[in-house]
Amino acid sequence: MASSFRDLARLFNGVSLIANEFAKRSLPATTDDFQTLIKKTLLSATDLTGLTKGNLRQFPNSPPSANPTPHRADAASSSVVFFTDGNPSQSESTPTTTTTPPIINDDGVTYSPSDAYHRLASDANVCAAEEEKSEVVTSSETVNRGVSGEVAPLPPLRKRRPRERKVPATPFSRALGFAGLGAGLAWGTFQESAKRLAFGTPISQGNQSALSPFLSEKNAERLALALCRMRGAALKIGQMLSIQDESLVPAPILAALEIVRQGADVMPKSQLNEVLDSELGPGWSSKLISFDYEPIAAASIGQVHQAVMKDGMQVAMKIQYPGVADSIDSDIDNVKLLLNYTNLIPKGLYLDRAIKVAKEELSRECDYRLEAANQKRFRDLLAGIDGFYVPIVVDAISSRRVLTTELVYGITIDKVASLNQETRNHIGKKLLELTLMELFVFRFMQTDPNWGNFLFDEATKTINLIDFGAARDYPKVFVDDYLRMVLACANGDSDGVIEMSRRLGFLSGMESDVMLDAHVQAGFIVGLPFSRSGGFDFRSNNITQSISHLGATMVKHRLTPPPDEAYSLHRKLSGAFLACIKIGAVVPCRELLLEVYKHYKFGDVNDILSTDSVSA
Ligand SMILES: Nc1ncnc2c1ncn2[C@@H]1O[C@H](COP(=O)(O)OP(=O)(O)OP(=O)(O)O)[C@@H](O)[C@H]1O
Repeated sequence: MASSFRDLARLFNGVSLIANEFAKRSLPATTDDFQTLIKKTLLSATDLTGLTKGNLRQFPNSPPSANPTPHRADAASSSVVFFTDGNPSQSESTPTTTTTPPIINDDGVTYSPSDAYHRLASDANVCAAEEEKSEVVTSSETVNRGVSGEVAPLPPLRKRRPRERKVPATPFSRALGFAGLGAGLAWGTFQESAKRLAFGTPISQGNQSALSPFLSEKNAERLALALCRMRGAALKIGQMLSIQDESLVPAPILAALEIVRQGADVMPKSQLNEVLDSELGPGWSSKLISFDYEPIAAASIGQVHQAVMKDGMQVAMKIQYPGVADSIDSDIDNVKLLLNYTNLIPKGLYLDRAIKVAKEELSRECDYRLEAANQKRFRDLLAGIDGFYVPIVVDAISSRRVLTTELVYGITIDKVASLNQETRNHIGKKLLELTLMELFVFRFMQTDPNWGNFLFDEATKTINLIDFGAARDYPKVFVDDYLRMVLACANGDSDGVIEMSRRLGFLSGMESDVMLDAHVQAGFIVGLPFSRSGGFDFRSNNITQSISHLGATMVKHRLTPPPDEAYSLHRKLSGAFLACIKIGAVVPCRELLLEVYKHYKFGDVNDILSTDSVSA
């Protein structure tokens, strides 16, 4: 009980700190236009704390990001605008004059109800308005997410109705959003604590977050919905957490985080046009035949629209939400403030170091010119390699905040569980082959393992690869020793694991025996898929669960944070393993590793290594 109150006190402290920060940021604005400020404050506060729900979007099928079926560029789709010499043609769906009174949405944007894009107040939406009371709906559909590959009834999948909400684009409105979130979480924690006081604490799964009243199911949902409204760096972090395994993150929390993986809120047309005009110039449409205002995906830092170019090429235009690039630092600082005051983060996680790396990575991701360069580089590297395709970058319609690429199709990795075992084995093998190739052959890796970034085209058995915002080079010396470490892990060579871990900076050399033992055991578990020939069955071993038990010891006894290279690399490697677990693949991992090793040229061949299994 005392600890619950301590948690609460910390949380309230955190909220007041954020409020303080927010007050500091809002000061210059107060002198400008007090009235506008008050109006905006009220709008943002009510919207971001979830008191208003934004506008419910009407999608013809499922939410846009569930599965990219970006083939709606037909005249029947009312959201498609056709251009004639750069001007919208008669058939497009711009707002028309109407006698119906205009509607003002939660963002303060006025629009006509006859505007097809904003058909939110129409009669058909009466029932939607009723459903609007609940932002998250529970789907009763049976989904196959198990590792066994069999279709099994699971707890109902929680889906979020796509909403249209203006992106909070100023530091002021974003800080306000975090303050609102903090207050909401504090209230949720209070409610959960009171519930536990009355009915007792639910049985924990031996997991810290399950024990905390802060991360109750309700609070997790509150957090997920706020992230979808805020978008930007905070949402990206939520999405990274959402691809964890059930054994690491408690199932109810994971279910709530699934919401953030389904996609963010959609920005209104007016805000979208502002970004397009300022990035590409007002004549941007002259290069297009058509543009679909209904996004095919609303991701963390931008939303993606389908368009057709003058030469007939179908393209995906990723358009960045305004303000997210400039608020990475403050967003992450605010998330950190919230986390600090929940007391959920153990010291050994070296959160500050992880945050520094995350800020650098996200800043790079917000520059789409870098992403375009990464994508072209991968296109060259993978040209001629069977089973992969990287779409073309269209420079003429790209900028720092808009990226246009050839449209590709396919099933996202998390949806391939319904395909037959042979196909799933093929996909698992290709994913691991790609991961090993990126690290040990190209020394250049796309480090965002989001399942939506791999689109499997069943007809051609090709994996279409998208999203190269997070990609980095790895130094040769690092990769040399990393390969030796992987081999030592695969061969059960504890001396090799320790030696390589010291050289790579995972260990300081002063660790206790408890720590060394946990570290080596964790290495062996990760090395398990590579330990035996003949195919590793990812359905039969719960690698992530075994690691999580050791993780607690390592976090407690760790003396040094992992090297900077490790954050993105381990995210990618665990993403590849999790994908194989998710689809239940059997993959000849050892054969793939030995094939890479056979052709690998170590840079420091004269280096004396003390153990056999890691020598060149
Ligand atoms: N070339 C393309 N062809 C088809 N669909 C695409 C293409 N590019 C993007 N998409 C769709 O848009 C979604 C988001 O794109 P992308 O992953 O590049 O954005 P992001 O901002 O990096 O997303 P996130 O932060 O969620 O990783 C993809 O998951 C996919 O559904």
